[in-house]
Amino acid sequence: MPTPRALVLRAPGTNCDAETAHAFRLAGAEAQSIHIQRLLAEPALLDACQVLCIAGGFSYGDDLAAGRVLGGQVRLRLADALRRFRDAGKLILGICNGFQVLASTDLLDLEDAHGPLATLTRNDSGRYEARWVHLRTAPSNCVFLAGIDRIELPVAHAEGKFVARDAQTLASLEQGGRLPLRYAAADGGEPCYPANPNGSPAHVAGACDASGRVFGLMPHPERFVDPTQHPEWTRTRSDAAGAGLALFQNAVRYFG
Ligand SMILES: NC(=O)CC[C@H](N)C(=O)O
Repeated sequence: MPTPRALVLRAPGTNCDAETAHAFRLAGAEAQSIHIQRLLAEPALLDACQVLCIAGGFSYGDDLAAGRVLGGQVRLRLADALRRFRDAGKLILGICNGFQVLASTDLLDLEDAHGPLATLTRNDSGRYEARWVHLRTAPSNCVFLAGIDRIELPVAHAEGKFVARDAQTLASLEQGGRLPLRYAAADGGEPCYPANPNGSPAHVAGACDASGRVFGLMPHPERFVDPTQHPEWTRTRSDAAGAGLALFQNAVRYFG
């Protein structure tokens, strides 16, 4: 298979597309940032790509709610193209604001005949939370998390609390391997705030669709692709790659 190609979607207010494209390139993909208007004008541009990533930031200024306006555009005008993209065995990743966008579409399989199964809402703290967090994975078929057990990444969001419709829905998503990324405490105990930065029940930090090929997460893997990005680096002087790079490498390897 030739080098996989990633499209990194941006809208007015997106601010993580350049570093996300950089992360894909470091992982061995070809990557290009693309404006939503360009993709709306020519959805067939997806045909030449294997990965679509919706990047983080403040699309449309978080108006109405974070990710809601871009989510509406994706849902109303790209739904068929993206369903075909997913069903062709390709990958979709939503990072932070991109997760909020995905959560307002049906691409994560988070809705049924009665409406959404879950949503992302304001952090319990009522504030924007920007900090490094510990994460653990739960068993799943999520392509992006293959081989990852624990990982440290930064979060930066105001609306990251993952709330399911009810306790039974949350339990069935958990049991179905659909909530594969969770906030964790550094010492392995219960992750109270700020280890769980937003108050998500079950400490949910990411969700994937049934196929494992569509994944949204609140933490920012693209902000830890180089060891010097870790706040402890001046002490550890680690020369291991930034742990977030593994998610992008998993995407590339999937097409290997
Ligand atoms: N870093 C981000 O993508 C932030 C997402 C969104 N603007 C929020 O604050 O919740």
